[in-house]
Amino acid sequence: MPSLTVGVLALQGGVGEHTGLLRKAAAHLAAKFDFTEVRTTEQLARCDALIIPGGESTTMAIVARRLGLLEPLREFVKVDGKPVWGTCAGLVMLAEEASAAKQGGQELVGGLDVRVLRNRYGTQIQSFVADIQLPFLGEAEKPFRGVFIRAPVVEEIITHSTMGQKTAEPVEVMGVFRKAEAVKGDGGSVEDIVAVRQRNVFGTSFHPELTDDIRIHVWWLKQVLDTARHKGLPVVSAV
Ligand SMILES: NC(=O)CC[C@H](N)C(=O)O
Repeated sequence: MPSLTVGVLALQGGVGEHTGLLRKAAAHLAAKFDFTEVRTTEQLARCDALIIPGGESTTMAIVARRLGLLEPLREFVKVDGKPVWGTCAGLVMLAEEASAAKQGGQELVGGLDVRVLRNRYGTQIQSFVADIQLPFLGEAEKPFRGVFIRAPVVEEIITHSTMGQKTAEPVEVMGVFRKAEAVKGDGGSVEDIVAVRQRNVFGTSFHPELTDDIRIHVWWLKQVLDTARHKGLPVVSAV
């Protein structure tokens, strides 16, 4: 019997780090998963869920276009409605709109009715780590160490319809970063949206895969399992 297949888009960026944490997270769950790197449409078609890692969204889009993966990715997210999680550049890819995009524009996969602002906190050397409270992990849980590297934030939730009927499901804010506590001298808004979910699509500005904290990976794999059970897919128990 097949186990659930979870892919990590492996065109560029932090691929191995995600696969590593996924394996550790899966050891805490009572179901069997296969984790696989995705570079082709055939590999994508075998996946029940997908992570789009951090890296560089403009590069990722160019490579995805060359490999003929952009349309299949859009279908995976918007038509098949399979669970997808984007971290950092992955969040940019999953946004319907991006500001501070590459000159001449950049292609996106879309799926989240949000506009992201790329490189919200500046360049690579302005990277930082800050504690963020993520209520979906449990109110009593300790904060998550958010690793922000040229990170985007959600600057606006788009309320006009970009996806026809499907916009009926709202964008949920899953995490905010209160900069006043950690980033001094920043003239922007005090709270930035750094984690969102809409339907099957989840995105984070920061990089959980660059920590050894498996909590978000465990949480997301549970969402993948719930979706699979809901769709009637066979879920194989871990022995
Ligand atoms: N660490 C990252 O993934 C950075 C994302 C980058 N700023 C982009 O737009 O793609």
